[in-house]
Amino acid sequence: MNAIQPLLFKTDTSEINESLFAAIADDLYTQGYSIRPAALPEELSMSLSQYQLEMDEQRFKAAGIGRGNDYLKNEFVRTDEICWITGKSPAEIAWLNWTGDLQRYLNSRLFLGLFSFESHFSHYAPGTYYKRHRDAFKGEAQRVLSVVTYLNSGWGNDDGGELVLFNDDSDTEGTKVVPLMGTVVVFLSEDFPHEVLPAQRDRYSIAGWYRVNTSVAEKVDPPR
Ligand SMILES: O=C(O)CCC(=O)C(=O)O
Ligand SMILES: [Fe+2]
Repeated sequence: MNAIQPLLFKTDTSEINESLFAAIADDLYTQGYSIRPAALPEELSMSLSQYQLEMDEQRFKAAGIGRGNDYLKNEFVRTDEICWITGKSPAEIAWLNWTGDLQRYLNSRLFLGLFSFESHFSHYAPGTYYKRHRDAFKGEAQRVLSVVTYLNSGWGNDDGGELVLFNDDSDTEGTKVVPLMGTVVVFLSEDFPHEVLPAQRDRYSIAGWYRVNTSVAEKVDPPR
């Protein structure tokens, strides 16, 4: 059953978002990343969390005792399970609206030229991880800005699963982020290596990327 109505999201949160977006823009300008606890509107976090849990349950049932078909094969680097967000539910639509607002705000403040956005739910089962990586590589203009948000209510000191954001390749310590409900992390995709430490319990999140328009003569990106 899907109890979430689109009307739920019509409340005017634009002022709240505006000060949050301003803080994110300032962080990006000064340090290239932003870590903001309790940033995603609570209503939105709760409905995304509920939606992901329901979806997970259905896929788990469908897969019998095994894992779903789209369980990632590259187990050396990452062992999470993902599901792309396409706008197929009110919760997904509300998320795309929020990330769209952030995109417009950052474009107007920082002239980033963010053109499109893609994102997926991730589920890290106990013992799973995502080893140190970058989301984009210099010279391959694609993912410009990474956005992550977490959908876990409560997270203990021993639960693991922290995101560790490193300043550069020589940084071995990094900054740890606890994957608590509503925390939003935004960073320049090319600049910050990062990893997800092994989680000791189910860890739910959304990872997304803003891209610039990569049109070249033989390949034209669709206009918005
Ligand atoms: O879930 C996270 O904290 C980060 C995930 C990540 O790095 C990715 O999906 O590229
Ligand atoms: Fe990543």
